[in-house]
Formats: sequence, C-alpha cells, structure tokens
Amino acid sequence: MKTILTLNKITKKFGPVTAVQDLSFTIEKGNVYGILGPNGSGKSTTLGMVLNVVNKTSGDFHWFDGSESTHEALKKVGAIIERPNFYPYMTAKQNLDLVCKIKNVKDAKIEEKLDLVGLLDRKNSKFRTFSLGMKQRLAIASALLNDPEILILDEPTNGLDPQGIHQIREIIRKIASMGTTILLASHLLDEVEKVCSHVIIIRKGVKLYSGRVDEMNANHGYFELKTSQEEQLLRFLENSHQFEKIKKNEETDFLTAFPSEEIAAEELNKKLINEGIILSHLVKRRESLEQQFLQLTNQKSE
Ligand SMILES: Nc1ncnc2c1ncn2[C@@H]1O[C@H](COP(=O)(O)OP(=O)(O)OP(=O)(O)O)[C@@H](O)[C@H]1O
Repeated sequence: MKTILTLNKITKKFGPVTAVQDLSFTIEKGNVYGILGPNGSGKSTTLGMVLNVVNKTSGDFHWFDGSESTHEALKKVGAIIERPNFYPYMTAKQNLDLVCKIKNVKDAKIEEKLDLVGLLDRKNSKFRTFSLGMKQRLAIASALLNDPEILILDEPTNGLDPQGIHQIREIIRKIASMGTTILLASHLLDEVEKVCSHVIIIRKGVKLYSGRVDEMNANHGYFELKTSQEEQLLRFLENSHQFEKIKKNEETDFLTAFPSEEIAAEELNKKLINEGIILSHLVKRRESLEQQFLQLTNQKSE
C-alpha cells in the first residue's frame, strides 16, 4: 500500500503551551482518516504543520516516499484549512478560473469539479449569493482542480445546517469512492463515524488511539444479568475465565459482566441453566463508539 504521509513524533509548542506532543501516524492511500478530538486538542495545528503553514518544534514528517521536498509534494495535496475565501462579485466559474491561473493548473476540470460538488447549475452565480454550504462546496471543487492525491479538510461541516452537513458528507464519501485519500479534522464523533474508515483520536495534543473506525467498535460487549441467586451467579462468573470484569449496578440492581472473549447470550444462558442458575434478566449490549470515545478521552484526564 502506498504511503501518503508519515508523521514521526511531531511536537509543536506555542510558548508554554504544548499544542501537539510526540504525535506519530501514517496515512495510506485510498483511506479516509479523521483526526478526532475536542476543541483545542491540536487538530488544526497538526494540519498546519504538515501543510507547512505552522513550524514544528521537533519531530519530523514526510510526504509520499520522502524523496521530494515538502514544497514540491504539496502541489499534489488539496487543502481547505480556513473559511472559503473567494471574490464575492465574481461567479463560481470566474473564481475557479482565477484559482487555476494562480496555482498554474489547467482549467479543463472546472466544470467536472463543479458537477462533483453539485454546483454546475450555479456556475454563473456570483459567490456572494451562495449559502455557507455552497461556499464550502466551491472550496472543495477548488481544492480538487488539479486532481490531488489527498484532500485535507479542517472541520468541513462547521457552521452548516443539517442539509448542508449532509451534502458535504455525501461529497466527501463520493470523492473517497473515486480513490482520493482524505484527511479531515473534526470534533464530531458522529462525523468521523459516518465518513471515515480510520481515526486518530487526540486530546491535548497527545494521541489516544489510532486505527480503523470499525475495529474501535469491535469489543466483546457486556452482559446485564439479574437473578435471585446472585451470590451463586457471582461465584460462577468469577470462577469462569471468560469474564474480565464484573460490576454491580446499584441503580438497576443488574450485574454487569464484561467477557474477555466472544460469548453469545444463548451460550451463557445455557451454561447458567446447567449450573442451576435461573435469570430473570439477560441482555447483551455493546458500547457505542460514543461511549468508548468518552471513556478514552476521560480516562486520561488529569
Ligand atoms: N498561534 C497560536 N499561538 C498560541 N497558541 C496557539 C496558537 N494556535 C493554537 N494554539 C493553542 O494550541 C492548542 C491547540 O489548538 P488547535 O487550534 O490546534 O486545536 P484544534 O483541535 O484544532 O481546536 P479547534 O477545533 O478549537 O480549532 C490550543 O491550546 C490553542 O490555544
């Protein structure tokens, strides 16, 4: 698999503030990555460093196989890290014409990219008449004019209404399905879950998790159990090597048992019946990604 970007223990300090600390991750071609973290966790600073607009304090990064300068490599990167800024009195098409001239790229793809972001029928409308969502879509079209290897977006749906958010997410998915690698920063778990294949979770500039979004969700869940033979049940669970943690929920009166391997509810029920333990309540649940995210970001708080 082709590597697009490699970060190796990159750190950024702003005076006494460490915005990013020893951050390492790799971006492989064809995936959609989300850098996920609360406000102020260092997402924009990270993107700024790899785009050469923020100077790193230490560590290093390289684009592609590292054989070309960052300046050269960035010609193959499309990025939107600020609010889209075009000329208000010029049309969408005129603005993109200008971008082509400034960036010295061919203007042959303007209509194709406007079509991709659903703005082809508005190509002759002035930028100032666009909604925030349309402005953001025009910025995406602009960043794609030279068919970059990777598209980088910082909080792509910030400030948009639900329809605008949906449109942007659909466009991101479409661009990804056409083979463009994507790296986006977001503070919204829901957004990362919906559009990304991979996630890098950071908090206070430190990486807490990186990996596939679906693997983050792949735990063994937990059982909620209730019986009048609670002592017997507890003894059974503690002696079984299939459970790593057992908790009593005082509010609901349930025992919560966390298995260390995959166990089906039917299988557990059968075992308990064989032991003469009859349950009045048995539910198998899985923690949502949201619960896991909150657990991950809370457990390392000071
Ligand atoms: N130019 C700067 N000067 C001083 N401190 C800065 C500067 N830029 C960022 N910081 C600090 O670095 C930390 C990380 O900020 P950053 O903007 O990268 O976070 P973020 O995760 O992108 O958050 P947000 O979503 O709020 O933009 C914050 O504590 C921020 O105050």
